[in-house]
Amino acid sequence: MDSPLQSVQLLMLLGLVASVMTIATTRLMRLNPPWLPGWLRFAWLSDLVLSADPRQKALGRRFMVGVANCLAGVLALNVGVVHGLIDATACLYLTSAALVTLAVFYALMRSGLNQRLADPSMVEPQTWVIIGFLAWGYLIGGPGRPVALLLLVAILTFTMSTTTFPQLVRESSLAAALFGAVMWRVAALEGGSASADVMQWVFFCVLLLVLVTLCLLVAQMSRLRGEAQCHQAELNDALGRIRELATHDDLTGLFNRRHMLERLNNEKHRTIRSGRSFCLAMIDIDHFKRVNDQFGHGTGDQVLGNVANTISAGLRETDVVARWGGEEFLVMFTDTDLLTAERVLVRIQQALAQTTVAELAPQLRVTFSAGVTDYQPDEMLTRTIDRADRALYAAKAAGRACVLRDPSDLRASSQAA
Ligand SMILES: Nc1nc2c(ncn2[C@@H]2O[C@H](COP(=O)(O)OP(=O)(O)OP(=O)(O)O)[C@@H](O)[C@H]2O)c(=O)[nH]1
Repeated sequence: MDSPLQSVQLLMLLGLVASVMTIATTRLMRLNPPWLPGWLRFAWLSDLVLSADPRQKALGRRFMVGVANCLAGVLALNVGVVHGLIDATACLYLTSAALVTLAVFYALMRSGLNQRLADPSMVEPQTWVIIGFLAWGYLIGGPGRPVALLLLVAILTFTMSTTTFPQLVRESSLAAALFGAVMWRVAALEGGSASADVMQWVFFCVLLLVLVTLCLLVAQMSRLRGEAQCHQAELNDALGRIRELATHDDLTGLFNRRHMLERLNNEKHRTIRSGRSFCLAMIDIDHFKRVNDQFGHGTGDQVLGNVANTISAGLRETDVVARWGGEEFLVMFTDTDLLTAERVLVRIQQALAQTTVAELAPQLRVTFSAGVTDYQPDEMLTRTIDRADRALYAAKAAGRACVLRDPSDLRASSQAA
């Protein structure tokens, strides 16, 4: 055993220990057990060896499994050399080539250059290279050749969870071609004896069987993955629809009463923290029964939708409007004083006067009455809503198409219309 070879073997051993330690420590860090002292969670080591970026770290962890696999194969060869079973020079070439290749992949990964590639995980090129080295190892591996076959199956099985069927077919084809060639060469090198031929044929047929089985398994996994993704998409759609139904009114698309109460509660708590208040306005379309009676419920529905749109369009993004009842809407003006809320409502009334609210009755115009009030610190929301409701009734009583404050409001009541 010459000394450069000894150094390479020592390096191999250190490399293997380092990669196993890295996998173990990054795994430990992922589990992040609360009982482990902070300095022992190895976050710093995994940041140093892989990357601080979680996406790169995940790729690095997968890469380290490949590294460990590759180093195990190279180590096995070097053990064979130590015991005089494998040609030392051939092993040195393979070991050096494998180390350089691993270093190149590691440099790509650690520098982040892999992110510029179409597939930043580089799984396919790595697998191709590993298959090449394993075939090379098989060629020079002497009695330890089956180790290369075992490692080949291990690496292909490891990539199964992420690989696609076409990818695995490509990798399997490469493996079959390279191993077929080296097996043929090994049979020739071993003197072309009948038993050597038979053994290589047996190995090759078993390898083909394993590769086909893996491909079938991946095809099945891909199908299951596709079905699971489909179900997930359907579930997400259904969830979105349920959320929409739970929070929105079907006819107008505005928030429904339940969701509005939630928003009001949130705003109430925000008000307590920030000290800034909000206003509420109860809006009711005037003489809406007449619209229904005269034009039918279909047109009535259309009018409701168009009034809802006009109100929404006239509000700020931070304001919230909901369909409170049949032809009633509740508006929450956040961080707004009474006077401003009244002005906004009057502006919306003016916009509505210009709006065609029913396609079949283009001349039809509707008006609304509104009662407005502001939230008083610490009061129950129902009280604020009641005040807005009372103000609405006052507006109806005052002849409709106007905006009024709650009559019991001691502050000056101003009719903004
Ligand atoms: N088309 C339609 N009509 C509705 C809907 N919800 C409630 N209404 C109708 O709205 C009308 C409300 O009538 P009233 O409560 O008498 O009020 P109004 O006719 O608007 O009179 P004032 O409010 O006093 O100006 C009723 O005819 C309800 O049937 C709905 O979703 N679609």
